[in-house]
Amino acid sequence: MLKVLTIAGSDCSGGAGIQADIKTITVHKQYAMSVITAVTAQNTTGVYGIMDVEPEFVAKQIDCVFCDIKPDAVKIGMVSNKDIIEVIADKLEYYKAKHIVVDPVMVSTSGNRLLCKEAEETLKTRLLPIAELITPNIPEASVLSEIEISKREEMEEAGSRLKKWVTGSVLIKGGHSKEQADDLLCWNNNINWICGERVANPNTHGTGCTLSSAIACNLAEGNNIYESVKKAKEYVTGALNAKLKLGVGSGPLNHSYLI
Ligand SMILES: Nc1ncnc2c1ncn2[C@@H]1O[C@H](COP(=O)(O)OP(=O)(O)OP(=O)(O)O)[C@@H](O)[C@H]1O
Ligand SMILES: Cc1ncc(COP(=O)(O)O)c(N)n1
Repeated sequence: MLKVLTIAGSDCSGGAGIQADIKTITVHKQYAMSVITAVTAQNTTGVYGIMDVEPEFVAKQIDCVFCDIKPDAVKIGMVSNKDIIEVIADKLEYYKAKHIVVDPVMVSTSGNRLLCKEAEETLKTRLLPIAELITPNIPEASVLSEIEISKREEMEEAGSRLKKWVTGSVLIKGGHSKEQADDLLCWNNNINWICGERVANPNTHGTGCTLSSAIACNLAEGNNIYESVKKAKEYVTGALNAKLKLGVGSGPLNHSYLI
């Protein structure tokens, strides 16, 4: 059985973070492992508290995973501070982790900061370079590329700029765009639009977490970046289409549609 590790924050309401990742990996019939970087108190209406895990304890969790059940792919989500980012980068380099997908989570859908402003530079210099693929949404791609994005041409410009300084590939997710839900993939020397219907569903909590963990599963299976992203996008579209109405705010996806 293929094994996928998620390194991310816990969402007690089950829609995003570690919980979304474990559901996604399980539906992909793979074995899920988790290293928790922070415990959040949140639900469909917002994030009400964040308790970071001590960096040494993040390191200890990574050691326990890699010394025993070595993952075939790793997804990294919410990492709130510099010290946690440093230990994750050190450990993944040490263990020569394969197929690393980094979702550079900065702010939740509900508008709360999940990464401290001071840690943005460390995310850029330590985590993005070890990724096979990074998956910023439009606001994150704007911060990282320093390009204001409001239309497709600007997504392309930001993608090309990011591709120049990350070693791996770049996927700019289009969920925040006003038009289609099309994502832009810059890989090798290719730029491809991964197009998808915009599902009329306000319950999009955890779409980014779900997409990145599905990509990690597809890479673990041996698919190339393009195929991995395409299949993962289909998974997210299916989970949005299988509408679930939970909570009073922006609710979670329905992962059970394939079971
Ligand atoms: N309404 C929608 N219909 C179809 N696909 C969508 C919709 N909203 C988001 N997506 C897709 O979901 C994936 C995640 O994109 P999005 O831009 O929402 O990321 P994100 O902001 O990181 O997600 P999150 O809400 O978890 O923070 C992308 O593939 C995007 O195209
Ligand atoms: C632990 C954790 N990780 C990631 C997100 C981002 O997801 P969203 O933008 O859908 O709130 C989140 N809210 N919580």
